[in-house]
Amino acid sequence: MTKGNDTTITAELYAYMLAHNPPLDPVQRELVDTTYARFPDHAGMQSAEEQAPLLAFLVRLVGARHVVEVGTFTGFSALAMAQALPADGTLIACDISEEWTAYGREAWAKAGVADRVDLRIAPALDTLRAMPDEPHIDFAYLDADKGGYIAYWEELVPRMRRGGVIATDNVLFHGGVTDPEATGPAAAIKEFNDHVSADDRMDSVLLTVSDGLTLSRKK
Ligand SMILES: C[S@@+](CC[C@H](N)C(=O)[O-])C[C@H]1O[C@@H](n2cnc3c(N)ncnc32)[C@H](O)[C@@H]1O
Repeated sequence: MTKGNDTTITAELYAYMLAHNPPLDPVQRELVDTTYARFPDHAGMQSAEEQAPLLAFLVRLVGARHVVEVGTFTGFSALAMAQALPADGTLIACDISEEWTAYGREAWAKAGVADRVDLRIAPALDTLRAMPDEPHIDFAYLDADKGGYIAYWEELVPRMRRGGVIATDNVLFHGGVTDPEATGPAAAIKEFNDHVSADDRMDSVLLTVSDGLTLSRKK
């Protein structure tokens, strides 16, 4: 028998968890609200509220100065990470949408961190491949098209410095990863999870945070 976690995350428990985490600041809250108002059909792509303080915590924990984000949308996760960086830190944010990331640009400016965010509008694979080859990235957040995850991982891992951390979002894909018949993004995530588990360049743990978050540390 496998000993597991028998805590069901009810709405009440979720609210309790949020109440015991650092609250979103006014710029973060406004960005979440604006995203849901402007893009109701896509707002579910935004990282969950508890991921903002978690990403900030991780950026500080690894003492990151060089951060890369793959998948920026309206800039919520980038905002949280940029705010956690030291003043001379940089976050390279990869996305293909000028329309969505424009909201990020506005929020980063409002929060006074626009000078830390280097937004690259291009397929993320091109942006990653153009980065210096040597290990220099302290922290990376992977949250873009699921079919690209393995290719992004393969560009990121050699560029991570020892002790650097990659956080990968949606690794449970709404439960789709346990479906033996999974197709599309769920199948891509299953393949990615197997790829990560077998990669001995990194120590990885898969956590049931939000839609599943894997933390991987470069050996
Ligand atoms: C899940 S959303 C990112 C959410 C964001 N991290 C947040 O917390 O708000 C995924 C993003 O990946 C972007 N994307 C999809 N394919 C891409 C590609 N080939 N290169 C770069 N970005 C891509 C989409 O435009 C979208 O904004």
